[in-house]
Amino acid sequence: MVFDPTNNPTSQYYKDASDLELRNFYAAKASINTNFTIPSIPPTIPMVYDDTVARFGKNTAEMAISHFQGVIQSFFVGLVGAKRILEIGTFTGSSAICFASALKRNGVKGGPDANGNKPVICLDISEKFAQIARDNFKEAAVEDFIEIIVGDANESLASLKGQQFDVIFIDADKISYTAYYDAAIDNKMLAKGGLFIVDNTALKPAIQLIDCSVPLPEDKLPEDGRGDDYEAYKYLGRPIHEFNEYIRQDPRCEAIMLPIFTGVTLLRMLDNN
Ligand SMILES: C[S@@+](CC[C@H](N)C(=O)[O-])C[C@H]1O[C@@H](n2cnc3c(N)ncnc32)[C@H](O)[C@@H]1O
Repeated sequence: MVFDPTNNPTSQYYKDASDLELRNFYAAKASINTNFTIPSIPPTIPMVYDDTVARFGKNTAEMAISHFQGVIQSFFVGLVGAKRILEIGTFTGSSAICFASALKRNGVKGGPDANGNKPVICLDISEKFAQIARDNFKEAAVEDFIEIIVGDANESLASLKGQQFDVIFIDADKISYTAYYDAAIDNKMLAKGGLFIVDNTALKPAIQLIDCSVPLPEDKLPEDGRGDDYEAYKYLGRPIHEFNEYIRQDPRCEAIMLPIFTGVTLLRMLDNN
């Protein structure tokens, strides 16, 4: 069930919702003060979602972060005092708009810096999504804060070598999560005190691999029979699980997975890395 913290639930919602759903709803309500008046979440965010649903349907629109996730991520941008953000996977722009607005609260000004770079750099492979995102940035009055590099993020990341970011948000194709993380670390792209936010790290196909001691099967679904979609497992579950295992064993970092939405991992580098 999708909950919308801008609307009050019906009595039917209360009747049908699980405790977890009700808790999510209550937490969202408690965190978003009346109707998006907190400065970090611009009022255009619900409109971006509605427009995305109208263009691509509800299933595809679900790729965007929810309003409440935008609030939470904005909080972390404030917490680390971020000045520059790298987003890998932008879609129609919801998360980028939240990031830009949170940077404004940190006192960051729009426009290119001395090196010609705007405060938020977004990477997306799709020119179609990028164009819609640019329009949404204008609508939210954050176009001076965000630039999009269109192309495979694996290549775009290499072109950004030498730049540093206080927050790196990984939310593109799941198969490349480990490669994105490695590229960012190898190129020293996370500034000291910075934070990785990694989305969808507990997607259902990854949870199928809950027993971390079982070797990952190459050609069959996990034997518990819970999986009904081998493609989802192979291209989402398996690479996400491998990423989770990779960072769990990485002595350079400290990471925690928050069991919210479809799993959000927060990761920081330890001091000597
Ligand atoms: C989950 S969506 C991002 C959602 C976005 N953060 C938001 O909140 O609206 C994933 C995006 O990653 C992009 N993508 C997929 N593969 C990619 C790749 N290899 N390089 C760059 N972007 C990619 C897709 O085009 C899609 O827009």
